[in-house]
Amino acid sequence: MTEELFPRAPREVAAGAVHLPGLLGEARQRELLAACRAWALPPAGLRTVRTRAGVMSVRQVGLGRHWGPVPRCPACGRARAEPGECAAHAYPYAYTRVAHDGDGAPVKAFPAWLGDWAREAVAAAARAGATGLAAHAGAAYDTGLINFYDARARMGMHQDADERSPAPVVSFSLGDACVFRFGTPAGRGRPWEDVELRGGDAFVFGGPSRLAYHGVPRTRPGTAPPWLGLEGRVNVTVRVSGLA
Ligand SMILES: O=C(O)CCC(=O)C(=O)O
Ligand SMILES: [Fe+2]
Repeated sequence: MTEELFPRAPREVAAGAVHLPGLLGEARQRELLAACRAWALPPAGLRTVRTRAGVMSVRQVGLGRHWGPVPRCPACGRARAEPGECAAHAYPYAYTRVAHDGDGAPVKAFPAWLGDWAREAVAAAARAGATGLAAHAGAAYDTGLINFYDARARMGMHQDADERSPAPVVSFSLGDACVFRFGTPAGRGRPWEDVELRGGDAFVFGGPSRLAYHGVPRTRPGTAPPWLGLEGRVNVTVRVSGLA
């Protein structure tokens, strides 16, 4: 029994950033995990990502669009010596329709139901009184990034800045709980708040927090509910790429 003294209610962590505990019930958690397992299979399946900071400990797969370091600068077309490096331009990552830093296969389709779930989360966050989200209730979500965390995986502080759309990012968590560190758009340092995300939780960030730095300094291995049958943590972020 884990009856809590204080129920976890929706909460605006920063302007436009809302934690929605337990938005997904058991049935939806099972459904999303089963879908993630199918999406992780090749072609264009789960892969290890190399960023400027090194090899990510989280493994990732994209839906609708694929995100990753591009071998040519999307701004000037120049080839890069190293993935993610361009002498002239600051944006070494891009969304494409093929797994350009994986097996090169076309990405799997972004399912309409996942867009519905994301809009539902944005509506719940707007109802909770969040700043700047109501205008995005009908956002045309087209991209999903699925991250698989084993017990040692982490994600460093970063901005989700490669989308060409101000639509909020919606994140759904499955399995192990984690510490989700949510900062400000000003930089990767403090101030930040550490929020515990558990399986079934959603987190929406848009409005003034759309470009806030955030990361996952640790997960809590072994906290996934036994009925889910998942060892580790899965996070699904839903976005509007803004690309044709
Ligand atoms: O795993 C999480 O909760 C965050 C994932 C994230 O920030 C991202 O995919 O950009
Ligand atoms: Fe992110």
